[in-house]
Amino acid sequence: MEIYCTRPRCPRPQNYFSDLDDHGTMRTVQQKYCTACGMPLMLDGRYLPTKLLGRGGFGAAFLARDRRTPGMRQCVVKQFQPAGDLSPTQLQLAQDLFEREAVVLEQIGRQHEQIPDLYAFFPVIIPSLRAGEEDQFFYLVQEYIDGQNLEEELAQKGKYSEQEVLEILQEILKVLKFVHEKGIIHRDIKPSNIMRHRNGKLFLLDFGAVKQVTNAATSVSGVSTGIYSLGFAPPEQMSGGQVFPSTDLYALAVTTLMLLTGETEITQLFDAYSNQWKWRGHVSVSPHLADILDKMLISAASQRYQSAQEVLNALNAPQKHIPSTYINPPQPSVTPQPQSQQTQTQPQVQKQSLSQTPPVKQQFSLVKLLVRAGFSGFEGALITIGLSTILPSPIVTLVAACVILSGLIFAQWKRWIGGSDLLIFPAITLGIVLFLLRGNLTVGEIVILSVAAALMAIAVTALFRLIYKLLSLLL
Ligand SMILES: Nc1ncnc2c1ncn2[C@@H]1O[C@H](COP(=O)(O)OP(=O)(O)OP(=O)(O)O)[C@@H](O)[C@H]1O
Repeated sequence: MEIYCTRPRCPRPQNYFSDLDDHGTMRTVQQKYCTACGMPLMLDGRYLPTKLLGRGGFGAAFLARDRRTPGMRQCVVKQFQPAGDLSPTQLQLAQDLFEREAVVLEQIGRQHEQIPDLYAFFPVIIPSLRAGEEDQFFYLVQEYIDGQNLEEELAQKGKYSEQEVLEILQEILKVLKFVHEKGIIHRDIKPSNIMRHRNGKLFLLDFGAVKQVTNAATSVSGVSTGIYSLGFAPPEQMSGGQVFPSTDLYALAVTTLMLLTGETEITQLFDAYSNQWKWRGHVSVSPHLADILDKMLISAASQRYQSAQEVLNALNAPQKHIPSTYINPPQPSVTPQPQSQQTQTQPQVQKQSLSQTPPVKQQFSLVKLLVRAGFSGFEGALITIGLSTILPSPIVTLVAACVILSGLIFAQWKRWIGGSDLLIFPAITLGIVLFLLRGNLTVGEIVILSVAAALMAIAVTALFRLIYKLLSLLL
């Protein structure tokens, strides 16, 4: 059986041991050491790495076998290496933080079926390849998800349809809701961290919190590299500031854009000049989804959706188009830069209430409605009186008055007339009517008739408004 040495830069990591081909021997055999660098190969005396899955800035991931389970269960061993030369105190700090974070990961893995279970965590201290020094590594052992991550899936099948991304969004938002409610921010949402099991279930992998911890001890010495993936991280994360639930929502929106457009160099869709995502020309989706994505992608964290639940509500709400001029306010340009010194080691959730999104819809005003009804009644009466003097029959007069009045109501609804127009129009109409009647009716009589019509219009409008209110309460 081949065992993979987990020491970074091991000159010959593949080791072959024929005695391990037998499961009985594998269970009982003593520790094995790398033939090239002397690194212990059976991690914690139990986990046998068989294959390198990937290597990143913070360590590596290996496929492994657990020799203490009856079926030699497959699992993933993740290795983290604190960067830099650490003093014993800093190493101890890193270890304490790692343990604390592992406890959190264990809890969320056990409680949510779409987060891999954490099986074990342990540090390993071994003599370094540099003479007289020691290396310390941290290992997490977790459930192996047998499937493909979305980055691999995208490369294989090409762009996702709107329906496919909606399903992914709904699934991952529910996982994020759970995670955020635990006070944890993932910090590294991207297609390669969303895994689809062969049975179709999606899993959220690779919480950045532990990487943060292995890095935290080094920040004491002023060396910090930050935990984020370029293109997916919003400004607050890139500038080393606080992270929020909306930090993950931003990264999830970028992930969605990548799946929808098939654009693997996702920063190509970001216009640095206007500091906005310019993606709409690259793919056609419903305005409803487009608006939701745009709101998730706003540079200012406080103007995005504040929780995964809010996005879920928006996705499931009746479709409403949010004007894009509102959802993309200009933001100060943020240049990607290394994360600043990070002394906070716990994932942060902003506690104070964040500024709410201003309402898009104009407020309804009952007074304005009644004033407009009064104007229509008053003006309608004047027009009818005026027309009756010049038109031959009462029916023609009534039809003509209704047409003119409808035009006036339409003009009010379109806001072409309003404010002082509501006084100027009746004054002019009254002048014209007096001129046409030439003494048949006095000014007082005309005004009384018009005021009566105005009051009737107000009463009828108020009655309809009341019925509408009652019906909306009942239904
Ligand atoms: N629990 C798991 N089950 C199956 N595959 C996994 C699991 N965790 C990680 N992988 C896969 O292992 C590979 C390496 O993962 P790892 O988290 O080390 O790196 P990454 O996500 O590609 O990069 P980064 O560390 O920069 O986020 C990825 O292809 C990932 O999909």
